[in-house]
Amino acid sequence: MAPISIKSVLISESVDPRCRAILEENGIRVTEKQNMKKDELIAEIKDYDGLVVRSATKVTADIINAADNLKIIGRAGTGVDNVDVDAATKKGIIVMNTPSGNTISAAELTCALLMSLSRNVPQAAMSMKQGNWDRKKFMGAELFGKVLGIVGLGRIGKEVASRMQSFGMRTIGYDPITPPEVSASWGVEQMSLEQLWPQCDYITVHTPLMPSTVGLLNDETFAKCKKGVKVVNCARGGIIDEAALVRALESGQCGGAGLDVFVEEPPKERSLINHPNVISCPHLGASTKEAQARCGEDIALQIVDMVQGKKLVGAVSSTQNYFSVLCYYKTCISKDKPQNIIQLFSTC
Ligand SMILES: NC(=O)C1=CN([C@@H]2O[C@H](COP(=O)(O)OP(=O)(O)OC[C@H]3O[C@@H](n4cnc5c(N)ncnc54)[C@H](O)[C@@H]3O)[C@@H](O)[C@H]2O)C=CC1
Ligand SMILES: O=C(O)C(=O)COP(=O)(O)O
Repeated sequence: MAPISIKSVLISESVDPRCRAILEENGIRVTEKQNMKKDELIAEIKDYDGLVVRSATKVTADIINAADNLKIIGRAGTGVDNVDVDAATKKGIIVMNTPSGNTISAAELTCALLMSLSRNVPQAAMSMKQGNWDRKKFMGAELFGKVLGIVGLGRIGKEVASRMQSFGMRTIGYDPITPPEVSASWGVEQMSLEQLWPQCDYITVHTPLMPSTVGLLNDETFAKCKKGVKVVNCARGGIIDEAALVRALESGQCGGAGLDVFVEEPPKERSLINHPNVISCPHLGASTKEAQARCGEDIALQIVDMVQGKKLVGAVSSTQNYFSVLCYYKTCISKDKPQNIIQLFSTC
């Protein structure tokens, strides 16, 4: 693989300091600038060969089109829905992520939300702070013996399954790519979504955000669920349709929701967050020391590998590292034939 010259990198979000240190140790000039407005980014992006982001920087086509020298967009994390991968690919810019660095953290937060939903922990804690001692109001239900539906059986879905099995939950799931025999080996019985919805006491979604996953849970699918089903979204806002979720909470069709992610972040629309049966976090799935250290280090090392002309190595398992792998190969090998990575993935 021919080395790629990367002399300057802009880090536009709070990324672990190891990222900067590794890049600088390898002779790359690093600028850290947070909370840049879109116009500012458009004006300055031409000065950089590389851009490192997390989820808050929206790397839109107009930013990419202004990026005359950009060779790489490094996502220190998993989801690349904030990057216009298609526009980047057309411009020959490699998009890389660090998909395994925050898996455990996102899985652990998902489990925390499932447990909090079952026992009303945040609401009870808030009530205590207000001086109350209300043991009746916060009566919960055991997770033991309940059915957890996991939609998206990739890295995080798998880790959630094993953790919740230890609480005695039955885990069922759906994934169009992960073979049923593979998920069965981790104790998850796969079935169609039609079969899955009516069986679940809890549903958690762990898919990327892409056209085929927008609104996976909507009015129609909520209606197919058990009355009182509880849902968790630690993946991306919009996989559970927010307006449909409000309606399902209002009618009691949904008994509670644990949300880490929102269509708009931070959300202006407050009806979900203010609902008494909703517990929420400000996109904290990857916000642990460990996950940030891994993601910051991984993205820097991947950039250095490219500068040194090394092949990209990483935790590549089947199609699940698809953004790193396919974007890398697409831009390096079939630069003349850019394809839409999301389409490619959703059809394979
Ligand atoms: N809240 C947070 O801070 C974090 C959120 N995430 C989100 O979690 C998502 C999942 O992450 P990983 O498990 O690492 O990704 P992954 O790529 O390992 O797994 C995603 C799985 O979803 C499956 N999938 C795709 N379309 C589907 C559909 N229509 N129905 C059911 N399954 C479908 C894929 O086949 C794949 O197995 C990321 O894309 C990201 O958006 C990831 C890390 C932290
Ligand atoms: O890695 C992901 O997909 C995440 O959602 C984590 O986002 P963050 O890096 O915390 O902005």
